[in-house]
Amino acid sequence: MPETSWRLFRFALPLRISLPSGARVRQGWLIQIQQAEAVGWGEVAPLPGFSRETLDEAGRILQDRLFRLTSFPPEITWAEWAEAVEQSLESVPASVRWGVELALAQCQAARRGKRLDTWLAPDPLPMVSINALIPIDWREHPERLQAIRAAGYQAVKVKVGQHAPKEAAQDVRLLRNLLGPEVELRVDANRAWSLREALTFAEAIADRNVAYLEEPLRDPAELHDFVRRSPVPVALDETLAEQPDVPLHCWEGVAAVVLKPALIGGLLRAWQRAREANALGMTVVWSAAFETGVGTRGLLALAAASHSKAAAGLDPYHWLADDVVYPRLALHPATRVADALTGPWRLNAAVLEEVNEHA
Ligand SMILES: O=C(O)CCC(=O)C1=CC=C[C@@H](O)[C@@H]1C(=O)O
Ligand SMILES: [Mg+2]
Repeated sequence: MPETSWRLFRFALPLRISLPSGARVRQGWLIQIQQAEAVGWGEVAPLPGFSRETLDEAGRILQDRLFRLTSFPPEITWAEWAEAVEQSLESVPASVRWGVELALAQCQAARRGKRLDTWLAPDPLPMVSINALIPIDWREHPERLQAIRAAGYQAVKVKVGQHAPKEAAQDVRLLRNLLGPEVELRVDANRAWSLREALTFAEAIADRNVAYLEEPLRDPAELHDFVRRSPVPVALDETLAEQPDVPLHCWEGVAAVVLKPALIGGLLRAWQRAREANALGMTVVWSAAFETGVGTRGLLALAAASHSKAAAGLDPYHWLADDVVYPRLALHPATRVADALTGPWRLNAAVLEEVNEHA
């Protein structure tokens, strides 16, 4: 069994655009795990306002778990590996599972001479498309919308929950006109509205060809009712983090699931969700919780391996003004996976503080 060694860093990255919480710095923990010659990277960065665990709590649990890491024989199958890792990380918060599982999975893939995507699937997609996330203040910054259009994104997502339903519907109608009929338009209300408000909104945009509406309801107990009555397809996001054990077949009529491994229980849980959704014919949308290049590359690998043709929500990466490793990830509206996942990378010492080393 090869020795496992690891390094742990704390990072703080400046942002170009504020997080939903208003923060202008993205903070988290970067881990590097080495087993034999193989190296894996992961990040643990709870998202304020969305994660249940804080940065310090996650850091404490992470350090404790790093000291207990085991390595697995390189010849074991993905299923055997997944079961062992799952057990070893039981009851660990989502962001910690995401980071540790990602680093371990990359190590295991590398020991078999593969990348994460090619280890997860024999025939991953070579290209993954990305949707642009429109900043909340797009009306005051038309140049940002202009830049999204000029870059050639085929799918965009806009937040609407900060407005009353009628005003939000006006926004969506205006955006549809500005974007033209071809671009896929997704909307996200982040649980802002009552059932009545959400239905008012959905009816007002029903003829605008919106791909889906994410999480409209303040009271998630009414979501089944909304799904039955809404003229616009519905996607789950927060619900998946809140109800990790409810099988997706209980959500009949839901069109899409937005999978954020950092919030819904880690890489393995998210991978299971993707398989479940594929089997039910629900659209799988991989999405970021404002990860650095390390986590975003992990998401790209998962999107490719799950064969999801839906544009992945990885645009938050562009909101970071710097990254934990260089070279920076080059994300395009259609990104070639092999280019994005092929290193080598070097640490960006300017944004990292080494916390602990164990060899
Ligand atoms: O899904 C995307 O296109 C990008 C990610 C994204 O929109 C979000 C990430 C994390 C928290 C929220 O701000 C938001 C969401 O609710 O989906
Ligand atoms: Mg959402």
